[in-house]
Amino acid sequence: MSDENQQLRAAIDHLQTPIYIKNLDGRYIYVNDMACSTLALSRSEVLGKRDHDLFPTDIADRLCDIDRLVATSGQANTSEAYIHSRMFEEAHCFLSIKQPLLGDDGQVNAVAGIAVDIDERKRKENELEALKNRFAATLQAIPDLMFELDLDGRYHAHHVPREDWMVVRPSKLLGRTIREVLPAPAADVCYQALQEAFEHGFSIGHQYRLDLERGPEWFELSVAQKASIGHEAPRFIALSRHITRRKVAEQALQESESLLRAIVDNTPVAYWARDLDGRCIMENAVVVKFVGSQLGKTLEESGWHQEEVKIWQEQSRRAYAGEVVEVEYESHSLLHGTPRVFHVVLSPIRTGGDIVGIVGFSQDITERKRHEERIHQLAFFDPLTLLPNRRLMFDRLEHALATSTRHHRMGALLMIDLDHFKELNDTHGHTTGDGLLVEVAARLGRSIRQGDSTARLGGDEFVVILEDLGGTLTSPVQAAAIATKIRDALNQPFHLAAGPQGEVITYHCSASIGVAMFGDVVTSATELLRRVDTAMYQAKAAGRNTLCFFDPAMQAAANARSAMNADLHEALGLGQFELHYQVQMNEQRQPIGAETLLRWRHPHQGMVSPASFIALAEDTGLIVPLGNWVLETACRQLATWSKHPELAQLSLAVNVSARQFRQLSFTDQVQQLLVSTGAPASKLKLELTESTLIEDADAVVQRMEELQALGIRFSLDDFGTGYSSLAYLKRLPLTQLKIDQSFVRDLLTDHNDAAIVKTIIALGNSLGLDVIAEGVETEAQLAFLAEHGCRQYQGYLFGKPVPVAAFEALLMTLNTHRSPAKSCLHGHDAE
Ligand SMILES: Nc1nc2c(ncn2[C@@H]2O[C@H](COP(=O)(O)OP(=O)(O)OP(=O)(O)O)[C@@H](O)[C@H]2O)c(=O)[nH]1
Repeated sequence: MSDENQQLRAAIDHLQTPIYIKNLDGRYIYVNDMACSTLALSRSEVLGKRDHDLFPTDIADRLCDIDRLVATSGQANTSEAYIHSRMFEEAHCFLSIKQPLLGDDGQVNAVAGIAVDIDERKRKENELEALKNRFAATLQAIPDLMFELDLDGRYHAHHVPREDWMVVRPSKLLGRTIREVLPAPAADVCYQALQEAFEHGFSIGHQYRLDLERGPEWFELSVAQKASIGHEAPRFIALSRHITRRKVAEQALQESESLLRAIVDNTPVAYWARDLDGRCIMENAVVVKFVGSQLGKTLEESGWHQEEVKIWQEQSRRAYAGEVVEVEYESHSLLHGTPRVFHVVLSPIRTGGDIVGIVGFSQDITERKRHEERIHQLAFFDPLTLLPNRRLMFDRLEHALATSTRHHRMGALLMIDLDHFKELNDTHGHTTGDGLLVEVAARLGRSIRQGDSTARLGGDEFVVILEDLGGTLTSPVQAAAIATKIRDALNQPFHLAAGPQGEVITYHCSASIGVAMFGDVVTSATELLRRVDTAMYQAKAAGRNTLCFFDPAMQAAANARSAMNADLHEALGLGQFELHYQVQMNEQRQPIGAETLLRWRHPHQGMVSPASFIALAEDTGLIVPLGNWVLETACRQLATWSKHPELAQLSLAVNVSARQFRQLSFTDQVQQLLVSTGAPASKLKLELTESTLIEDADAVVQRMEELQALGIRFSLDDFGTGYSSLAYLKRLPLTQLKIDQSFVRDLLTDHNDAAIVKTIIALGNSLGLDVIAEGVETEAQLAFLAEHGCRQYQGYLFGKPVPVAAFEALLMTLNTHRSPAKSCLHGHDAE
C-alpha cells in the first residue's frame, strides 16, 4: 500500500462516522473504529459476520435488501434505519449511504456504506411535525377567521373556517390589502385596530359590519402583534369573531330597553326603584320633573320636607318587609308650583323569592280630587248659600237621631221659612232674593253652636239640627231659646243690593220657625221632617215671625218657661225675692247659725221654690245679680245680728252658684259688701257645690284662698252626690262638709245611705272639718248622726226655712229655757 493509501486508510479508520464494506455475501470485510464503537464490538467480532448476526432480523432483512439493490443496480442508495446498538439505550436513527464497489472486472464486488447518526435531528424533526399537527388541529378548532397581516393590511396567511363569512374567496386573499378586499367602513375599523396593535401590542373589541350574501353580518376584531425576528417588518395576527347573533340579541335588548324606557318616561306616572340601602337606582322623567333627580340618593338625602321623609321611611319599611303599600298624600316637596295630591303604590322587588329593593309608582290625582270635591260639593251642598242641601241634611239628621237615641240625649230640629219672601223677589228681583238667602245662611251659622248644623232645604226654607241639648234647662226650653235667638237675628235689618245700579236697600225680614224634639222615643228622619214642617205651618198660621213646637205639651212648657223668664227679669227690680233662714244646731241643741234660702214671691203663683227658677236664672245669667242680692241681704243680716250679743255668734251660710263664683270680680264684690254692710267676715259661710269646684280647680282654689284671707269660711254642699274626689278635697280650704239630705232621709232604713253617712263623717273628722247633716227630721236620725260623730244639724226637727222675723222668734223659743235671747230679739224691730 502506498503512503498515500495508508494515510487515507488511517483517516477512514479513525473517522468519527461508522464506515463499512460488505462483500456480495453480505459479510463485513471492512469496518472502521467508529463502526466497531457504535456496535460496541471489536473489529474481529464484526469482520466476517453478516447483518443477521449483528442486528434483529427485521432490520437485518431490510439492510440486506438495500445491499442487494445497490449491488444489482450499481447505484448508490440513501436510506434511514433505526439501529439498535449496545452503545445506545434506544435505537438510533442512521442515514445510510451505500455505494457499490467495482472490482477490476468492472463488476460490483462489494458494497461500501457510511452510516451517519441523525438521531438528534430526526427527533427534532419529529417534534416539529407533532407541533405542526397540534397547531393545525388547534387552528382547525378555532371558529373565528384568522389572518396574518402586515402594517399595510396586506394578507400573508389566513384561516377561514367559514367561506360564507368572506367578501372574497380565501385563495384570492394573499398578497392583497384589507382596503382592496373590504368595503371602506369595515376596512377603516380594521386599520384602526392594526394601528392600535402596532402602538400597544394588541387591540380588542373593534366591531365592523359586512353586507354579505346572506345579509348583514357583524364581526369583532382582536389583533396582536407577532414577535418579529431581527429587522423583519411587523406582522399581526388578526382574529375576526362572528358576533352577528350576539349583536342581534344586543340590539333586540337595546330596542326593548329603550322601548321600555320610552313607555316608562311617557306614562304620566312617576316611577322609581330603590335598592336595599334605600338608594334610588331608577327613576323616570316624571320623578325628575316633580322633585328633581333622585338617582343615587336615599330618602334622607332627597331634600324633601322632614315630615314627608318620615312618612316615606315608614311606608318604605313596610314595602321592604314584603307589603304592597297604597297611600294617598299631599306633597309639599315639589320643585315647582303648589302642593299636589298623589296616589302612591310601593311594592317589593323580588328576584328568585328574595326582596332586592322596592319599586314605586306615584300618580298625580290632584285634578281628580278637585273634581271629586266639586262633585261632592254639588251633590251635597247648596251652590247659592254653600250650606248642606236636603240630601246631606237628611244623612246628618239620621246620624243625629241614632246618636241621641243611643246616648239618651235630646235634640231638636228647627225648620225656618222666611215670611213673604216671594214679595222681595217680586219687588226687587231674584238676585236681591238670592242676596237675602246668602245673608240668612250666614246669620243662621252665627246663631248656632259648634256641633249643631244648618242646611238649606230649598227656596226660602232652612233647617237647623240641634244636638245634645243638655244643660240645666229642659231641652224644649233650650230649643225655644235658640229658635228665638235665630228669629231675633233674622229680625235685624238686612242691607241688600237691589236694582240694576246695585243700590242698597234695607229689608226687614221675619221667619216662621217650626220645632220638633227628638231623642226620647225612636223617630225616623222622615217623620221628624214631617212634624217640623207641620209645626212651621202652625207658626205661619199663628201670624208668622213666631215659633211653634210640634208637641203642644212642649209648646206649653216652652211658653211657661219664657213667661217665667220674663217675670224673673222683673222680679228683682220689683223686690219679689226674699231670704228665708233655716236654723243650724250643735249637739247641745243650741242654734249656731242658719242657712239662707232664696224665695220668690210671685204676684200670681205665690211662693216659688228655687228648684223652679234657679236653673233658668243660671242659664240666662240672671243668677249673678240675684246672687249678689242674696249675699248683700245676708251680709246686712249678719251686720244687724253682730250688734246683739246673743245673736252675734250666729253664722250665715249662703249658697253661691258656679257662675257667680267664677266672676273675676267676685272677691272684690264680697270684700266691698263686707265693708259697706259692716258684716263680720268670720260669720259668713259660703256654700259651694262640687260642680263649682271641679272645673278649673286651680282658679277655684286661688279664689277660695283670697276669700279665706278675708276671714270667710267655706262649706261643701251636697257632699257625696257628685264627684267627691278626695284629691281636690284635701286641696281646698274648707271648714265644713255638708251631708246631703238625700242620704239622711233613709239613713235608718237603707244600709248604703247609713254607710255613706258614716264614711262622710269619718272623712270630715279625719280631715279636721266640721260635718253638718241637712234634712234631719227625726230624733232617731239625730241620735244616729250624733252617735257616729256628726256634731251639727239642720232640718225640720229644729225648724223649717222661715222669714227672718219667724227665725228670730224660733231662736227665742229655743233659747228660753237656757239663756233667752229675748232682750236682743226685742231690739230687732228693724228687720
Ligand atoms: N231669589 C230666589 N228665590 C227663590 C229661590 N228658590 C225659590 N225661590 C222663591 O222663593 C219663594 C218661596 O215662597 P214661599 O215660601 O212659598 O212663600 P213666601 O212668599 O215666603 O210666603 P210665606 O212663606 O207663606 O210667608 C218663591 O217665590 C220662589 O220662587 C232661590 O234660589 N232664589
